Amino acid sequence: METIIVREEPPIEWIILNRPDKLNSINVKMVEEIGSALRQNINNDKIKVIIFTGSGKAFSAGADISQFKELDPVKAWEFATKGRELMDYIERYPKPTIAMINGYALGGGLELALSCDLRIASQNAELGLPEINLGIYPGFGGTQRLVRLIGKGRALEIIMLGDRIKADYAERIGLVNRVVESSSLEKEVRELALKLAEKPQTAIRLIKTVVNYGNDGPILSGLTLESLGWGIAFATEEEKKRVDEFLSKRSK
Ligand SMILES: C=C(C)C(=O)SCCNC(=O)CCNC(=O)[C@H](O)C(C)(C)COP(=O)(O)OP(=O)(O)OC[C@H]1O[C@@H](n2cnc3c(N)ncnc32)[C@H](O)[C@@H]1OP(=O)(O)O
Repeated sequence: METIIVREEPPIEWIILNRPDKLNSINVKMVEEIGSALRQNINNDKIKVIIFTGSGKAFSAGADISQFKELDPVKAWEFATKGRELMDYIERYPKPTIAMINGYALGGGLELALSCDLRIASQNAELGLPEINLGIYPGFGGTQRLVRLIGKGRALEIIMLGDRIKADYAERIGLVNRVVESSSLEKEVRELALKLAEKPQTAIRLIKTVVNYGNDGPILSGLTLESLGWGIAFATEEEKKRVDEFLSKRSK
């Protein structure tokens, strides 16, 4: 891989964006390589959680602006589609995903983090969607995912002003799940990943499916999907084992 480092540390797979001298900005090659790393382990049961992070001082400063000069409107559309489809794939990936935000998470970098299930930021992280300052707007799903995550008013403020926000404020508005000291970021994220890896994996996968596919349409469709998935969880050995364990402890 040219633009990322993939570190398999079962049950964790680390995907480390690795263009530190360009603040891990996302070019076409990186989009392709992240997609291929994810496809590679989709059926590998030893890998239970994916952690995205960046090398150096940034998570990612967004799409690679140096490629923008070559883009005519059709190529720009194609580039945005390619990036956005990767984010869609990450969001719907059957294993839990965590963005370990170790520094700047801007533009497409924040959009990548928004596609993950959980976002943990270091205290010195700065987040934002600064595309407006280039005369454009977020193109990897940010206009949709940010609104759904933190609500329209705050999302519009972030997208229209393009300011960078500090990690503590990001936590207050629900943009990140948690902020931790920079020195303990990796340790805390690893612990969180290991905790997720201990959970029943089919139920985790069902949760992701029901939450991701159930929230975009009419509520009755989402609720129906919830019931269906709930029923399917009863087909798993994990459910039988864990319910038996719970009941047998109490009948003693
Ligand atoms: C999905 C979409 C549409 C998008 O993401 S559009 C892009 C949105 N992102 C941005 O606008 C952020 C652009 N970057 C910045 O504003 C500044 O780099 C920051 C993040 C504030 C950091 O500033 P500094 O610490 O002063 O670092 P700076 O010197 O700017 O960056 C270091 C290197 O990374 C490069 N770099 C930073 N962000 C980049 C980006 N998004 N694309 C390409 N190169 C980038 C920068 O050009 C410089 O390279 P070089 O040393 O060869 O000149």
